[in-house]
Amino acid sequence: MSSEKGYDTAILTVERLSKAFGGVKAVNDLSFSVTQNAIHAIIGPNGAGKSTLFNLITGVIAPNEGKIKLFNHDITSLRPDKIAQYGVSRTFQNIRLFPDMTVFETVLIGTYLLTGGKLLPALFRSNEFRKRERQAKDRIKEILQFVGLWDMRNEYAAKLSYGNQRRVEIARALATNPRLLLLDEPTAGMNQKETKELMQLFSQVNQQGITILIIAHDMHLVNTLSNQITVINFGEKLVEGPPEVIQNHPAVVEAYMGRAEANA
Ligand SMILES: Nc1ncnc2c1ncn2[C@@H]1O[C@H](COP(=O)(O)OP(=O)(O)OP(=O)(O)O)[C@@H](O)[C@H]1O
Repeated sequence: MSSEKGYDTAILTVERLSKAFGGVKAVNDLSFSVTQNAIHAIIGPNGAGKSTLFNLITGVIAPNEGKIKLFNHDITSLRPDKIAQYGVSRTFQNIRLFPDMTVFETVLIGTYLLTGGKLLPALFRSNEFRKRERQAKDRIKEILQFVGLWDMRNEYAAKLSYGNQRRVEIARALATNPRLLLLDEPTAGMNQKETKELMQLFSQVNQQGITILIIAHDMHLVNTLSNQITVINFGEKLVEGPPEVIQNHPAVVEAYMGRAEANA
């Protein structure tokens, strides 16, 4: 990969990050970086600390130790809306949609987030407000067409198929114009067709210049989609590298097999 194309530039750097809940070290002295335009996968057995890591990066919780840098800004312990303004957006493991909102309204919330919820009321009824509202609606149309949901824009988001609900979440995340998109097990519970279609969508998102950090259990997805994998176990980095290195790495096989046997 060439640094001339910007691929080698780290956009997210996690330095010696730790977070404990009582006696449980959910994330333990973890360091890694995500390069620009990568599709970077985080894998690890259940309870390895993957979701905690996402919660730390997005500011939902604060670390006990360590630093998180985004484009050389220190974003450690900033509020989630501040971090979103730096260009980080996410989807959740369990789809979170308001039951009484249409697809269009749900994604509109995403653009509203960009203003921190303060700017729009202040500008209400002004020409500037109307201009921004028009721009936001145009942008939502573009995003809904991109994710294939424009025809369903007036349907209640929570009533769509599971695969389409995930698309709504992705559209809402894209509406904040992220530079880094965090996807927490986005294909969990999807059938094969939905998984394949979502993988194509993630590739297309990435081709638009959005770096993706994805938590996934589906090894086929991870190996096909990502170009860098960080494996964590008990909150620590076990190994990292491209899929061809990780696939048969003895430590990875052992971590997964060992946990599978313990759960058997
Ligand atoms: N809010 C919390 N309070 C107490 N313990 C927590 C909390 N959040 C996570 N943990 C613990 O921290 C560890 C890491 O959990 P986390 O959810 O980050 O793992 P994970 O890798 O995302 O797991 P999974 O693949 O099952 O989603 C687990 O032992 C979990 O029980």
